[in-house]
Amino acid sequence: MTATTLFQRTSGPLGAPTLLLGGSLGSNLDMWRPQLAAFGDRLRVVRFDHRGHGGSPVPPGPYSIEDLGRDVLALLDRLGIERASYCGLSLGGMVGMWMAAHAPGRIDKLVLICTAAHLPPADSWRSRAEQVRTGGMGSIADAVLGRWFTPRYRAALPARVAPYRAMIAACPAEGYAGCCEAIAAMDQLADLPRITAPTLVIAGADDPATPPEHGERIHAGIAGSRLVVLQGAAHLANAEQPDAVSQLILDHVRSDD
Ligand SMILES: O=C(O)CC1=CCC(=O)O1
Repeated sequence: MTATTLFQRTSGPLGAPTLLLGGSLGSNLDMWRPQLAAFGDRLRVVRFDHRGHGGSPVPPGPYSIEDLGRDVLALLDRLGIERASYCGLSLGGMVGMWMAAHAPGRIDKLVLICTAAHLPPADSWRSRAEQVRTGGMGSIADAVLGRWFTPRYRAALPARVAPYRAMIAACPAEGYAGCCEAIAAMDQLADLPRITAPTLVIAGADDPATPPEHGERIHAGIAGSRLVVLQGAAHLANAEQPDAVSQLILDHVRSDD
């Protein structure tokens, strides 16, 4: 299977620790904007769009988590990066688990936010894929937004939430559907014990998409990992609790373990 050449943006000083940022299903690399000021000159940040998302090409689905992971390995090769830390939220975390289990030499520290190693029922992901292929992204945008942010945050800060709805609506339907099919076919629970990278798992206490039980299962499967459950956060915890998430990531990536 040929890797897809991913769209990416790199920022931060050469020589600082490198951190890859992989986003959620239906997002693009702008979802990490809430972290950029905090990472500033402390990290060299490589944000990328998964295949079928944002500025990356949209090959016809279905995809697999392995396909997405191999795309990121090819991105590292293209950028001349042998080894980097990796932080992924949701789909991005699924890709991070695959990379840490199958290419451990490439991953330094690992941060897994609001994600799952296995997210049944598969049929619901296949139905969602069919829905966007027939009805377009607009047909699911409000429902997705309802999982990304708590009702309280949506009501209090509608102007902050609006760009995320536009982000979901702009995601290519075939790319979104291909990634839904990757999640449908995924079960990485048995691979978790292979992960040796120092791992921080962050869950959102109010995340309806990947509730904290998923973070607990990942934490139980990865020896030496740490689990933080954030209050006042739904699925896009990095946007709803930006300061807390940025600090947790920075402390973990820059620690000496
Ligand atoms: O259900 C959603 O839209 C949230 C989600 C689950 C996996 C992912 O990447 O996003």
